[in-house]
Amino acid sequence: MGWGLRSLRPGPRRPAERPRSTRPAHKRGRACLRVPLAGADWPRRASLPAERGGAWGGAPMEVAAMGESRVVSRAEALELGPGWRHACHALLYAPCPGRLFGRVPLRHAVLMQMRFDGQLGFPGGFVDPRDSSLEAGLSRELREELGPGAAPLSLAEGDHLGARFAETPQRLVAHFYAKRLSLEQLRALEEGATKAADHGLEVLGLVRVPLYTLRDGVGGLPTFLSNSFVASARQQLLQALGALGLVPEAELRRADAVSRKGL
Ligand SMILES: O=c1[nH]cnc2c1ncn2[C@@H]1O[C@H](COP(=O)(O)OP(=O)(O)O)[C@@H](O)[C@H]1O
Repeated sequence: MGWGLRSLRPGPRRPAERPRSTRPAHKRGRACLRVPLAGADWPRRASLPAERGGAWGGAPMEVAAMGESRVVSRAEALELGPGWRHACHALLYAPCPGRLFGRVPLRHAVLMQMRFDGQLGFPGGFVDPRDSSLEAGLSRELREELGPGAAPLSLAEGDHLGARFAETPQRLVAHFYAKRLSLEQLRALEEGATKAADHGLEVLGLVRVPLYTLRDGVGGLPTFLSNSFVASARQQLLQALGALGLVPEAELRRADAVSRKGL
C-alpha cells in the first residue's frame, strides 16, 4: 500500500477481536477517548502545512505491516466520530553537528525509546477523556514517560505530521507529531528521563536513531530498522525522516530495503 490519502469511509464494523492486553495493570482500566470528536470543541485545522506534512501522505514507502490502515490529516481523523480510540506519539529531534569516528556525519539526534515489551516506539500514548485535546493528552504522556523535563515542550497542532487509522484489531487512530529542539534541550531531556514516572517500568530507556549508513552498507540505519517496532512506529519513523528532510529519500529507501532483506 502507498502513502496516499485514502477514502475516509471506514467500511462495516467488524466484531471486536481484542488481543490480550500487554498494558500494565494500573493502566488497563483507564478509559480511552470515545467521545464524538467531531462535536468536541477542539481546535481544527483544514490541512497540514505543505513544508511540514505535505510529504507525509505522499512518500511511496512500503507499509506492508500496516495492513488496512489509512493515512489522514488531524482534521479528518477528528471527523471519524465516536467509537475510535486516539493515540498520539512524537518524534523529538535536534540538529547534531558531530561526526562518528571523526568522519561520519550524525546529521540529527532523533529520539525513540525501548518499551517494556522489548519493542521500539516513540514517546506518547492513548489520549484520555480527561485530556482537553489530542495535544494535551500527548503532553501528559510525554511527562509520564520523559519526566518533568518534557513539561516545557508544548507540542501543538502545527507539530502534527499525520494520522493513520485502522479498524482491526480495534478502532484506533495513531496520530504522529514531530518537534525540533535544540541539542541542549534534547540532551536535558535525555538526562532527566530517568526521573520519569514510567522509567524502568513502561520505558526502559531512550535511544538515538542512527541516521547514517556505515561503509559496509548495513551498519547504522539499516541495522536499526531491523529491530522490532511497535504498531506503526517503523513506518512513522521512515515517513518522518523523509518528510522532515533528516535523511535523503534515496538513502532511506536503501536502508529500508537492506533491513527487509535480512542483514
Ligand atoms: O511509537 C508508536 N507509534 C505508533 N503506535 C504506537 C507507538 N507506541 C505504541 N503505539 C500504539 O499506540 C497505542 C497506545 O500504546 P502506548 O503503549 O503508547 O499507550 P499508553 O502509554 O497509554 O499505555 C497502542 O495501540 C500501541 O500499539
